[in-house]
Amino acid sequence: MSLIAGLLPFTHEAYFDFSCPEVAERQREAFRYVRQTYLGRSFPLILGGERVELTDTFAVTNPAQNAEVVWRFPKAQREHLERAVSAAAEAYETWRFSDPLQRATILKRAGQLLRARRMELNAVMTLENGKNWTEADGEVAESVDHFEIFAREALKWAQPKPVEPMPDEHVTMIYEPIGVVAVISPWNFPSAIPLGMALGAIAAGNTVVLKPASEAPLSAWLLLEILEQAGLPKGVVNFLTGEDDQMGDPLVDHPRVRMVAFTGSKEIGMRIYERASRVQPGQIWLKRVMAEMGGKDATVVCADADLDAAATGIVQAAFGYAGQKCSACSRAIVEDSVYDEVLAKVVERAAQLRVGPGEEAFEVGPVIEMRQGERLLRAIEEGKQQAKLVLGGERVQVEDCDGAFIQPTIFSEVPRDSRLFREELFGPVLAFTRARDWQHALELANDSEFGLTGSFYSRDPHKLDEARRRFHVGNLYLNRKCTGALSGTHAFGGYNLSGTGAKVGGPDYLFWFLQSKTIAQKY
Ligand SMILES: NC(=O)c1ccc[n+]([C@@H]2O[C@H](COP(=O)([O-])OP(=O)(O)OC[C@H]3O[C@@H](n4cnc5c(N)ncnc54)[C@H](O)[C@@H]3O)[C@@H](O)[C@H]2O)c1
Ligand SMILES: N[C@@H](CCC=O)C(=O)O
Repeated sequence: MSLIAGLLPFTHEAYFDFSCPEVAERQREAFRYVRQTYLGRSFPLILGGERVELTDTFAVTNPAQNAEVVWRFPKAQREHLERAVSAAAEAYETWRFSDPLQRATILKRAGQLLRARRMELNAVMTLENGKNWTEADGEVAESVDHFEIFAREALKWAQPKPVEPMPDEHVTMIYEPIGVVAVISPWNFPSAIPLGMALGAIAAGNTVVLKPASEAPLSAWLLLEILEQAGLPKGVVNFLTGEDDQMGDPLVDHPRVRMVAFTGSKEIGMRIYERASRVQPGQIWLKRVMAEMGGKDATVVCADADLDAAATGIVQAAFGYAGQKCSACSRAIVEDSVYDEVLAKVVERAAQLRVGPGEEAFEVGPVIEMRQGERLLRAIEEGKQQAKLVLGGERVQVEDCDGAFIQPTIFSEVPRDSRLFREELFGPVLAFTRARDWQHALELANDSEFGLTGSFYSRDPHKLDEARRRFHVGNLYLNRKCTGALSGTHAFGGYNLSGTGAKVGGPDYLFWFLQSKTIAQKY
């Protein structure tokens, strides 16, 4: 009997309605709790289930208040990396044979535990990566969904695939895990992204060494705590933090690592892809690499589209979390005949966004750190030589905050050969480009080394069909914004240099973490 037959239909975790005063008060209370409980604390590594404290630590700071150290994490050394990989390799010998139903049970239980702590994790995320309440809540809700979706996937992939029968043999094709997976994640989705990659690995029966981004490690640390409370055996996920030169290349190069699951920048993803291709002394496999990277995502607006809906979608996707999403709309490509009208609508909406700390639920929060703020301001200055600045472009001094707050910024008449059009800037900067007609708009949208998300607005079924066929992205959204993929529904991952095309939250994702074995037994 199929193991998945007994499951209730899946439903996505509902978001909190912060417009309700009681709900908002509970979120404020969660901030007070997190500040009281975690502020100033030093968190340990987790190696083979053991908490390992180090005196050498680094500070995690609040992006809204750079002077505020919220918590600290250890600077692990090579010996800790060795311990993490050994613990994962040892745990693999048991976990690989664990019953998928038991794996699924642990994940489902962890989902319930996270559900009860959602507001706490929202507050942690805001304090370490600057998301506002709604953005943090969206991501923590996605993490709850991941637990449920990956539990289901564990059961689904436990079933053998049918093959053509033989008269004198019993033949099956089954799926087996592959080994120790190094999971390396970015700061901008510090919960759902490390969790998605780690759950992909463990749901399939692998074990993990998790190295989160140093800017925001507590969101992932707490998920591991939750997984342990749900019954995850020691060593199945090991947690390492530290400097990139100690924890980056050495982890990728390690001969006992079977796979690297990475999400982050194109530069680091390409470096990992190349390094992992070298077979190290003692290594007896070719490493598998999943590298999900950046985007330069476009929204195309056709003349026949609902222009108000398009303008709203563009603003949400360009300036949500200050544009710091791989899926963010950073290019609006609009048909000439409605270009000025759409630009005016977008500028009007964007100008109303309030800039300030995520903890106080402002719409546009700080960028992750001062250096990134300075990088953005330089790109904006350069952009002024290539295009017309129509909104923003400056740093905002927010009262009592020293973080890097950048105004929602819009350039118009951005040429296709400019940096504004081509480079992922990863901030609240939107480039408007004029297209002769809708076909030209599609051509411009596809003129990118990336291919992650894209939106296309039109009322014409023929144009929508053409967009389905020709818009070269992994996640295409028709008549809606290009951010906000939901686990289990919008399998997420891109084309071209946006990555290896693994689609997290989708029906094929677990296959990345599995190998198939054919077994033929003569009767
Ligand atoms: N495609 C996606 O699904 C997706 C999702 C989120 C973010 N992103 C991308 O991530 C980027 C932002 O995140 P970031 O700034 O944290 O990215 P990053 O590449 O700088 O860092 C990502 C991770 O790699 C680690 N790292 C650094 N050097 C390393 C090395 N030599 N070897 C191994 N690991 C190393 C970092 O410590 C971090 O944990 C953006 O480009 C964004 O588009 C992509
Ligand atoms: N999955 C997220 C983006 C993650 C990248 O930063 C979205 O769909 O908006």
